[in-house]
Amino acid sequence: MRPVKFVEVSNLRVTYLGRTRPSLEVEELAIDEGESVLVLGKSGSGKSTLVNVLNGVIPHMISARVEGEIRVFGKDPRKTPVHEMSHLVGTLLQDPEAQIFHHIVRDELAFAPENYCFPRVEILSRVNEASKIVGVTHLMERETSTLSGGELQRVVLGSVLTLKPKSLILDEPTSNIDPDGTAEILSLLRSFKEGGISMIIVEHKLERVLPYVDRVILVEDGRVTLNVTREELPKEMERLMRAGVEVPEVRRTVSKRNATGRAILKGKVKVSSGRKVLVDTEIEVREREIVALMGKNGAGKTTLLKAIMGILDNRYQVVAHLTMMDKEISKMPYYVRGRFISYLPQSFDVMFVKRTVEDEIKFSSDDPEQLIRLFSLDKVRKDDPLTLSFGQRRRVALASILGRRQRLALLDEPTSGQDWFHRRSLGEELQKMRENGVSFLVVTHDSRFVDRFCDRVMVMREGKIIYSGSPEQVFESRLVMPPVEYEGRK
Ligand SMILES: Nc1ncnc2c1ncn2[C@@H]1O[C@H](COP(=O)(O)OP(=O)(O)OP(=O)(O)O)[C@@H](O)[C@H]1O
Ligand SMILES: Nc1ncnc2c1ncn2[C@@H]1O[C@H](COP(=O)(O)OP(=O)(O)OP(=O)(O)O)[C@@H](O)[C@H]1O
Repeated sequence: MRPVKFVEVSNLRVTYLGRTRPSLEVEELAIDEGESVLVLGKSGSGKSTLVNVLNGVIPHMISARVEGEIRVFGKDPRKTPVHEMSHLVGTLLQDPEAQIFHHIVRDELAFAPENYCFPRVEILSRVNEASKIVGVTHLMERETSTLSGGELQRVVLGSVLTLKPKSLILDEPTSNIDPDGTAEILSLLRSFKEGGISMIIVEHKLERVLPYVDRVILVEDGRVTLNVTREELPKEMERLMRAGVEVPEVRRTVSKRNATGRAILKGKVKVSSGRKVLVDTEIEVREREIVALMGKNGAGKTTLLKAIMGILDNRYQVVAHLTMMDKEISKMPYYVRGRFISYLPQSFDVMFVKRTVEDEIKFSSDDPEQLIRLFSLDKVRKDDPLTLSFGQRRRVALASILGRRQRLALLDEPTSGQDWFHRRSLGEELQKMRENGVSFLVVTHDSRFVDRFCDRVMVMREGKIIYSGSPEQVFESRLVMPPVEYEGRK
């Protein structure tokens, strides 16, 4: 008998409900048991569609017509109940928030094994083991709604691991994770691989993940256009670059500023929740400056942005003394601050108010066409923002923020889940807007983006900004890991 493969697909065709054209067409694809495969491709190319067909999310949770043959460990995910599939394939979705069902972390982790009615001791030991693997033992009693983005991503991965699945599908597993955490996740990939777990990884950070995979697949415009072993990849680099995939590239000279302008935002912020102090820091952003706010998961970056914006709920106590262009803003309600500060939250789907991309962007901009072009949204302009790929959705949200042209924009992880092509266009756009007098405070873990486009970096640790300097200085200081190609450049 032929051994059962991890994945066998032929003549697959996926057409989302409400669309006439298929979003994915794959003639043949096979992945052996134990193999690990990296899926590359530009935003909107069909990567998530591919993995969601394999784990059954499509069509069980997202409606689409799925034609052709699909076998995952010999089973057709369309005909296999989700709870049976989840023993075969554990999935970490791109948007961790979509995968959280419980208020308390411990319950979230226990959820799957409880559903399978494992004995009590077994549940406990699985929960303990998984929480250790992903490093969340200190968060077990916390409310999931108070976790930082990176903490949330770890919890979701932990809950996937409690079922000890035969294979893993990881859609951007490191997108919200700080550089140290990314290294930890990557070493997890190594141990999964050694443990014989088959894996499909969707990830834009090609060179970081490459050591842990056997094969690389490129998806372009809904088709698999390249399927090569890791060893064969180097000769395809040109090709990948043309497809908009991030490959290590030589440094280009970009216009950076030594911002000496006057402060646009300045002051002190303290945020606590009960007795726990989450943020206690001074901050300054100058006129015409792109500042990156970096630091480990849970350092307090998002909390600081929310405090500046005035949108923390009553679980938090805020004491702030903040001026914007010498005007005290700390007592102003958020909608007044919104006149001169714009804000892109980490989870942005709640922002959408219109039914088409076009209307959404028109709603807040006087030059929607330019933004639609800039963020390559032309093909999806008539679509409902909520039906887009993750990267596309984030770009719609960004376009609607940037259309408003406030003096200061607070962007929480605008680059996560974006291919390099789109991160670069965003960087270039921010630099253009900076010339027109806008300042940016950008929370990000993306050191390549920072290296290329940011004027200054502030590093946050345990609620305090402990360092401020140029990207070069910060990388030298080793407070933040430099981009991979940085070493070779000096
Ligand atoms: N109500 C609360 N009670 C206790 N701790 C809280 C509460 N709300 C937030 N925290 C903690 O405050 C810390 C700061 O969270 P924040 O979201 O600002 O982090 P971050 O720096 O943006 O992280 P990430 O890079 O993961 O997005 C986190 O450890 C978070 O778990
Ligand atoms: N629920 C849906 N309904 C309709 N169309 C969808 C839906 N989800 C995705 N699409 C469309 O299918 C195409 C492929 O999307 P997919 O999410 O697979 O891309 P992706 O390569 O994962 O992108 P990203 O890197 O931005 O996450 C896109 O054009 C998208 O607009």
